[in-house]
Amino acid sequence: MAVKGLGQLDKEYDGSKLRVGIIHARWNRVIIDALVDGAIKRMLSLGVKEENIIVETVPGSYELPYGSKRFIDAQKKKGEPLDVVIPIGVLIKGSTMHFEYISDSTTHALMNLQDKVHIPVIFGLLTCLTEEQALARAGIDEAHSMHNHGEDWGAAAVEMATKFGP
Ligand SMILES: O=Nc1c(NC[C@H](O)[C@H](O)[C@H](O)CO)[nH]c(=O)[nH]c1=O
Repeated sequence: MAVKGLGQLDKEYDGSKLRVGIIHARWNRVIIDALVDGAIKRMLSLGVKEENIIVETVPGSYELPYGSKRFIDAQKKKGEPLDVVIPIGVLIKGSTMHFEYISDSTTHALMNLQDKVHIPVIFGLLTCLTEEQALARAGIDEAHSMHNHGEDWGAAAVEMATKFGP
């Protein structure tokens, strides 16, 4: 068994009663779309109904924490509360420290959001040093060398919402 890599689900979860929010940044859109598609595909395979997957977008990864909070609040106000949210962003290192500051602050903000919203917030932020790394983790590099991490996030969302739901 591979030492590093994908943690398999510990059992088959039934996502048929879940309402899942995906909120994604619009930077690096080709990679984002592959990750979102992977998450949706995996959740459908675990029984989540297509009409119960609500997708929202924000300009960039830095907006994911605040956007997620407002997204969760809005769904609650509509009487369609989310059971779990998957923020998705792709940060690719540029020539400045911008990448480090957004990666670190957004990661902490998403982690801490869970204590405010009381639903799982899945960590869907790719923090990559090169575009090639990001393409590989979305499963769309030339060699298709890695699986699509969006699928992992979809599976984690169903497990966390099912196992630790209200
Ligand atoms: O800079 N690179 C990136 C980025 N910058 C924009 C930032 O998230 C935010 O939207 C703006 O600063 C406005 O607040 N956002 C990303 O998702 N990926 C990047 O690689």
